[in-house]
Amino acid sequence: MVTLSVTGGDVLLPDLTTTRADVLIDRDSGTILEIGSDLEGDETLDAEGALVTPGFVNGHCHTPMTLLRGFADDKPLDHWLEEDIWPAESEFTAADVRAGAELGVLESITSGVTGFADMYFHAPEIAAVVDRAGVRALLGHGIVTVGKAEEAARADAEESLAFAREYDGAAEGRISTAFMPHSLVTVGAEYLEEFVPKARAAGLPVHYHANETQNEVSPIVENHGVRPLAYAAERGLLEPEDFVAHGVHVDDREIELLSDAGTSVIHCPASNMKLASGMAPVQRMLEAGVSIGLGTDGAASNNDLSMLDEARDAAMLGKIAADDAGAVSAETVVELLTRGGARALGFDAGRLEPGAPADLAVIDLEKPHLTPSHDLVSHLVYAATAADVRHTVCDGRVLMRDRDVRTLDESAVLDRAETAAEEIAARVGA
Ligand SMILES: CSC[C@H]1O[C@@H](n2cnc3c(O)ncnc32)[C@H](O)[C@@H]1O
Ligand SMILES: [Zn+2]
Repeated sequence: MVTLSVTGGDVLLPDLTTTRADVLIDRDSGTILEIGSDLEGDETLDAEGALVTPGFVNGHCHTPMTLLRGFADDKPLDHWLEEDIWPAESEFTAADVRAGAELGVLESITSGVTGFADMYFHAPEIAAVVDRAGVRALLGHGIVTVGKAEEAARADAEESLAFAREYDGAAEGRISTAFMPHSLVTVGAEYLEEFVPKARAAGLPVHYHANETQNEVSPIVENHGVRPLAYAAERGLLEPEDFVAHGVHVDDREIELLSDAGTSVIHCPASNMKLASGMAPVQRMLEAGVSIGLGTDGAASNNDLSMLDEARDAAMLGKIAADDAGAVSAETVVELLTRGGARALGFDAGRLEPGAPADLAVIDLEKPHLTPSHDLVSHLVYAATAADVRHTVCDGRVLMRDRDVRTLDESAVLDRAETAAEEIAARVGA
């Protein structure tokens, strides 16, 4: 057995208390062996003056959209997608998706993310990046059928199913998959009715955008006579293993449906603010027993992939939405950032204890904005930033040591992304 010891830090335990301890990891199995004093490993990672926390889980992302960061801002969702994003994405090649995914995964590792969910096209390219970079990911091919002829629409749904079947368990089990209709308004009912049972037969969860804007709710009510999540439940899209992105415009009955079904919601506060989509009723959903994780959404609507930013935004916006400074507390947000996201994605991670996957981030506390250290949970949510992440470990492997990413060549990734993004902008005539 080869071991790694993360030494001298304050370790964030599952009950959200911290203790000064070492974390001993079995690198072969990728799990935590012990948390305690004076634990020597074959290799050491210095956590003096730092907080050792479970790795952050980004529950909803489109990593290749890093290539469109700053490409189109300050528009609402429909206009942004239809006028700017979809025309640009229609120019993406498989190599572009790979370059964007490399950039997104690089940024994720540098900000302490050890696991994420991704919906995009050319998904095998993203899987290749995840495999190489050493992170954990739940991946899927996003389906859009509106505006397509039947043959092309069915091919898109078939591709989502085929990708999910083929890649589930890839990268030594670090990749899992889901069937991913883009949303309840961009995929026709006939395709959901035909393909969701096939996904279930393959044992796959389903992930989709739901109730993000009011413009997504009204057409379903008008055409089907029920609100979106009732429509989803009627078509078998609200199961305990499923997770929906956004969940902004949900009424009390839909919150009850989510809670009863055990379907998770991935709250994306930055994207919801930037696109002015609205404020998700996070505190009400939590009180109703809905399982919640956090997500950045794509870098073009955020505009970064830092989950620490997302945590701060979730706490701040949760209070405004509830008109209550006590709502969506720091403790609650840390749960969403780690365990909540892991639960939503079916990862057995998000906690530091013996037997758990060794997915963790080490946050440097010796910084002016993290001094004094009254409350490290408070610091994690309200004061820490991505730049404070010192090391990132996933599955027992050191992905970043002292801010040096070991699994990706940072300058080559930046060069490839810059070139790909310039060429896309030129092709689209921007
Ligand atoms: C078909 S692959 C995924 C698809 O989703 C688009 N997208 C990015 N951000 C959002 C969002 O906030 N709501 C809905 N769709 C979004 C992305 O551009 C891809 O085309
Ligand atoms: Zn999204």
